[in-house]
Amino acid sequence: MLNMGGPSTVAETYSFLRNMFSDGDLIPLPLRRWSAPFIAKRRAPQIEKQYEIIGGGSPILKYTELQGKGMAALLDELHPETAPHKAYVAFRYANPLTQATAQQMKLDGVRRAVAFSQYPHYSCSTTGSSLNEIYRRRSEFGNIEWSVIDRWGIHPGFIEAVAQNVEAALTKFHPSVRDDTVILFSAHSLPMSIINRGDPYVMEVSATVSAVMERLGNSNPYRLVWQSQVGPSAWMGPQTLDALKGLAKHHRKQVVLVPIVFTSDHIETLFELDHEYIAHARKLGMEVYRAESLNQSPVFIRALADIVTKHLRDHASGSCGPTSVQMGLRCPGCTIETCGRQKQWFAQGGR
Ligand SMILES: C=CC1=C(C)c2cc3[nH]c(cc4nc(cc5[nH]c(cc1n2)c(C)c5CCC(=O)O)C(CCC(=O)O)=C4C)c(C)c3C=C
Ligand code: FES
Ligand SMILES: [Fe+2]
Repeated sequence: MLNMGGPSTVAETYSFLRNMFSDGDLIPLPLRRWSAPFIAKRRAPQIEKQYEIIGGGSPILKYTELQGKGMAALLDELHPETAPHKAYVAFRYANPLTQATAQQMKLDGVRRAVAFSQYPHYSCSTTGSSLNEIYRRRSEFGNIEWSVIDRWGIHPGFIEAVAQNVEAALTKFHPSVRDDTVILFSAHSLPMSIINRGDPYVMEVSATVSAVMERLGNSNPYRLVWQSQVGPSAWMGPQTLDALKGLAKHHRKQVVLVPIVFTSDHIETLFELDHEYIAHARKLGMEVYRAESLNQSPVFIRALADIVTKHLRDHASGSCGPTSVQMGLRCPGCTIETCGRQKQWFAQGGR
């Protein structure tokens, strides 16, 4: 289960940020070996405070392990041909890091693995970065046959799980205003430089939003907005907070905020949305509720198991290769040679 991870304790914040700023697939910094620790050190105190406020760390490891255990148990039932199944977690910037997971899998003698991205939507800065990291560390994993689940943003089980959480949030509004309540889907933004390279993320997040609205019978007006931009460069907009302020000006004061690109709570739902944006919106006289993150949703855990079952079946029958057709295509503007080699390597089952 591939994801970026988050600091499980406040003390882990600096190393999390340093690992993040050291990742050329996420942030191409000049003189990275020197600038990454410097920027991480400067940023750490502010981010540490945020992790303190949300309870002393990111809950992403707890939820990923819980989702993984639930998924593996369901898989033993749904696809006994490949049982027993075991979920390993490989985070890109926090423990357990890819190298630790590689060692563990080698020690356990794993021979067959599915690299299952926990980002529903593909971005070269997220899933691409995790896959590049596995590729660079391929020898540390031992002799494994690999296949990849790289994106699943319109899987019906995922859409259902999100839709149920939106419905639950809508019930908090008085029936007289419920149908006019605006559904504001909030996704982590991406620098325009990455989007303009041809990154598929924005397109795939949009497809999820359409599918959720379709499932809800297009019952409410909605928008997709973008949060958490970092630094001075241009990022995808409109920004979530600006959108809330704009809606207030237009007297659209009932809003459901829906985190749409991450499958568990993290600093950006618990701090940025809950502490900053919703608090600000309430001061503007708005009535805002946030849809729950997927966290322990049994519908979502079943969706994860269904995604893997279908992948294993298709792979065994030969109706799909080790990777999706879409994963084979590099961004038209890609200049990262590792992307090309990584895609070729996974397409051959990692051999
Ligand atoms: C799909 C989700 C995400 C994308 C795309 C993404 C791109 C991206 N992020 C940064 C920089 C930072 N992100 C930070 C935290 C963070 N990012 C995501 C998700 C995506 N990022 C999450 C869920 C989190 C929080 C992790 C947790 O709490 O568990 C941070 C650290 C916090 C901070 O310093 O503000 C940075 C930095 C870039 C540059 C980028 C695209 C290139
Ligand atoms: S940046 Fe998208 S494939 Fe390399
Ligand atoms: Fe981020």
